[in-house]
Amino acid sequence: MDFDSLVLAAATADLADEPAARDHADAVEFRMDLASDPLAALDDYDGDLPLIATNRDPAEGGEADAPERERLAVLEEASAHDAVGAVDIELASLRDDPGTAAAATARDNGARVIASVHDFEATPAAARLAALLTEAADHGDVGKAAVTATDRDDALRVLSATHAATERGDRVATMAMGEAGRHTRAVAPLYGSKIGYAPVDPAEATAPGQYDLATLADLIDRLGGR
Ligand SMILES: O=C1C[C@@](O)(C(=O)O)C[C@@H](O)[C@@H]1O
Repeated sequence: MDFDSLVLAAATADLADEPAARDHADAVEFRMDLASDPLAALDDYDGDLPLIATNRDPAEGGEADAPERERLAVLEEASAHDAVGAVDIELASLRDDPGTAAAATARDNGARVIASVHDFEATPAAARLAALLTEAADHGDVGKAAVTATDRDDALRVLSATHAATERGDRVATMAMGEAGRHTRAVAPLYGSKIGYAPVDPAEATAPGQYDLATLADLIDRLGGR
């Protein structure tokens, strides 16, 4: 998984979704924080699609119920699996140990690092959004910002920041969560966003405003986003 072109990820807590995702997705995002025995599920995984391992911090919208060090240790362990092509680590964790150590272990294991930032309240002002993307792209092989749009200005700011970061040579992934930002999930790849997320089943969405996988794949393909 090199993220030089768009990776459309089927986001799920259940790796049994993988066969249904194959037709449309390039990868599966395994939300370990939402799964009941994620390391056992990884051991049993024999699907075709590469995995992005995510063990999301509750401070960023996840449900990982463990102290920081243990939460990140799960990702380190996950990265040792051949199927895991990338781990997602929050930018807030990557600024210090144990996050930097977890990223180094993941890289030693051959996995890429997605440095992520989430804002479930708002879309930051343009300068702040640009700074976050720059910092995230610095720490990760991809810098990701998932923010919340409440109007079209917010959505435009996300697209514009994506375009500017890509023009600067930063590898980024962006999406505006929520209804007002929904279309950015289809359009951001045209401005350089390198990862899209969608659930196989819309009832199992992992973030507000997601399209189901088949719909997002179709929209992106029709728009020429991959
Ligand atoms: O960070 C992201 C992006 C996301 O929040 C989204 O808005 O699609 C979905 C999450 O599963 C993923 O980890």
